[in-house]
Amino acid sequence: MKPGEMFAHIGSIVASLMFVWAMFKQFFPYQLSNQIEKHSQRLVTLVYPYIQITFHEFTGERLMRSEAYSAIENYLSSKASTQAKRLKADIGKNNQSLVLSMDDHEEVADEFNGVKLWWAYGKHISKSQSTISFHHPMSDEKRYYKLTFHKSNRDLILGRYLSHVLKEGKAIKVKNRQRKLYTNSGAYWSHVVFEHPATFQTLAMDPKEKEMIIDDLITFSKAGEFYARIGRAWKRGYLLYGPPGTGKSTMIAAMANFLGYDLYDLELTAVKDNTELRKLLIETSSKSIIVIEDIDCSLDLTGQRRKKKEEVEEKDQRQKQQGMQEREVKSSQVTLSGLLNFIDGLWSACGGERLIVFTTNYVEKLDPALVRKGRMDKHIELSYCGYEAFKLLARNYLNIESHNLFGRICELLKETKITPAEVAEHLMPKNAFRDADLYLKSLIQALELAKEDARKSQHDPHWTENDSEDKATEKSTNYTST
Ligand SMILES: Nc1ncnc2c1ncn2[C@@H]1O[C@H](COP(=O)(O)OP(=O)(O)OP(=O)(O)O)[C@@H](O)[C@H]1O
Repeated sequence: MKPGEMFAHIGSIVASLMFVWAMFKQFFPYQLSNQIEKHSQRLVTLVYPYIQITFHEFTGERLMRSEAYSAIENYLSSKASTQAKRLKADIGKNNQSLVLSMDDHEEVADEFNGVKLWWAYGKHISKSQSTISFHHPMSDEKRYYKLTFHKSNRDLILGRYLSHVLKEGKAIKVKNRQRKLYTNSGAYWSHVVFEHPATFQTLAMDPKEKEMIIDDLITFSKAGEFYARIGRAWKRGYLLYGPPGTGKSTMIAAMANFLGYDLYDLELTAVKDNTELRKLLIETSSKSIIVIEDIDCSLDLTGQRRKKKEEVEEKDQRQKQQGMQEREVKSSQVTLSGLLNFIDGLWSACGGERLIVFTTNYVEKLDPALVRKGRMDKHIELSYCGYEAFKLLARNYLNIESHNLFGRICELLKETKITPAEVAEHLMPKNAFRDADLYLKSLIQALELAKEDARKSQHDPHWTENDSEDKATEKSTNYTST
């Protein structure tokens, strides 16, 4: 017999004795019955020195699912899979893994600070069929977890152990939940399931820099108590900058996957004004990353500051004359100060951990007020592909650690600017034959071509200026037209 079962057995014997005593108590003189009660209590604690706590699945008048119950369920799931002989299995909310839990009347042991305790899972079947719960289809089944521990450990278990169980259980729940990608149309969020496969392992960048970012994220995600102690909102701002195709969006997806956060992709050009912006941001949930991509294109936040009202009106007028609908030409009235007010002030009122990430291809064009240190806590540059980043891409795309063409590629990468996206394009399998030679040679060709272009542009600086300007305009037009 397992310890929990044994103690439950003793418990029911003691309960029966108490019942018999209650019946016969009236036949004893008061003084005597008082003495008997006192000593029997001592005896009970001697015979059964264990305490039991029951956590029911549904609580309160409205039979809401108990948060403690679901945290315990998550907490025990890993212990159940290693200890219990009878398990129940279900598909997790992330649709990717099986979640195991104890079957009826199973028991698992746990240990905390050297103290042993037992968890049992059970259910009562209610005799009355009239109990109707709108929250649970099997309304007459009342499930519960029962915790048994020695009375000498009462303080430890009721204090530190239970809060450890709840904290761990909630963390497991967050990890296993189905994560969401929110996008806004106007002032409303809609969402789809977020299943981007990017991870820090697949992100090609300088390994030391990557390690620093991972450390920073870990520190942030564990710093809840610290932020509470210093009286600051649990938030962190990142500015990711670098040329197109260097992996800014990929890094954001990797961050979300690493932390297990939801993503809010905020399209600022679709937000009418600061009031709508505030509404959207307040609606974001804890454990999320709010992303504003291409901040330089989304708002007129550039070094030249906001365009004068007349200029905007003039532009709108021009567009109207060209036959466009008023709805289409209306510019967003979200202002830099509206955005900064939220980052600095209002956000502090929303509890929970949030990251806000801005991306830009042109960091030098941003208003200094936005990129000031303290406002954006971390500036991360994503740059052209270096040799280490290339090796990671080759490992991921071609499954090779080394090759005799690596030397040449290393040399060319030092002399040429090529984005990881372009490198990835050359390594992407084009047919069934994964001949590394072929892909690496195509990359070398592209690098040599880029080197030649760079050499030409050095002799003709005018050409470069026009070219980069064209690219910049193209980017900005693309963004506003979407
Ligand atoms: N550092 C990288 N590591 C791995 N893959 C990358 C990296 N950079 C780019 N890629 C690949 O190139 C594609 C485009 O990259 P991504 O959209 O992340 O770049 P970006 O910097 O956000 O570009 P943009 O500024 O145009 O939005 C990605 O789908 C990814 O496959």
